[in-house]
Amino acid sequence: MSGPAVVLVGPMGVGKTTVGRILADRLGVGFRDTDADVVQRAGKPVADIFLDDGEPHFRALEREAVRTAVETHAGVLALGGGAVMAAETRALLTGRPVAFLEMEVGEAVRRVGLDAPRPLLAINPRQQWRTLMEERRPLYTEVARAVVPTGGRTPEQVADDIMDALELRKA
Ligand SMILES: Nc1ncnc2c1ncn2[C@@H]1O[C@H](COP(=O)(O)OP(=O)(O)O)[C@@H](O)[C@H]1O
Ligand SMILES: O=C(O)C1=C[C@@H](OP(=O)(O)O)[C@@H](O)[C@H](O)C1
Ligand SMILES: [Mg+2]
Repeated sequence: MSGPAVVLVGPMGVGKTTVGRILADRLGVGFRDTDADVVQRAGKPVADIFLDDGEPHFRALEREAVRTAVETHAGVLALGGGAVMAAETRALLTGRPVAFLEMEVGEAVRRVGLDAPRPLLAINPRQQWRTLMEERRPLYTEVARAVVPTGGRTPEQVADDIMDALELRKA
């Protein structure tokens, strides 16, 4: 199956973007992030899309960005944390090298806190994060070929763990 060498999924702040860049470097391939594609397409930051146009519009742009990237990008692909909520997106990920990056709520709040670019965590981040994870954990698990814990690991170590878990060194 052609398509991305690795797809990273998982909650906001787990390190998909940070680790994805490192992993792409190690593998000598390109890096792509669906959030960046959506921002470019909309011509404004994620928080402004949510505010001006609403979450459903953001999700529509995100579904399209994921479809295009899965079809055309051969390197490392990081998805936005909520992309797996779309059944269409989960179907596109079937049979692909998908890694679910995991962490605990305390770590999540330390990493992203009240980060303005993540509008879904703007109010009561700890409770919001828990609620989102309850909804999404089964979806991350459903699409994942490998589950990679990130707590207490540096982004470089996580990149290594993904390569081991997906057996990318042998590829
Ligand atoms: N393994 C890690 N340990 C500590 N901090 C991390 C780790 N991975 C990412 N971070 C930090 O957490 C924040 C969110 O990372 P980011 O890559 O934007 O996550 P995501 O794309 O999954 O939302 C950034 O400030 C980043 O530097
Ligand atoms: O989990 C989510 O619903 C979201 C995650 C964000 O991406 P990251 O997971 O890269 O932070 C971004 O797509 C948007 O703020 C919504
Ligand atoms: Mg990201």
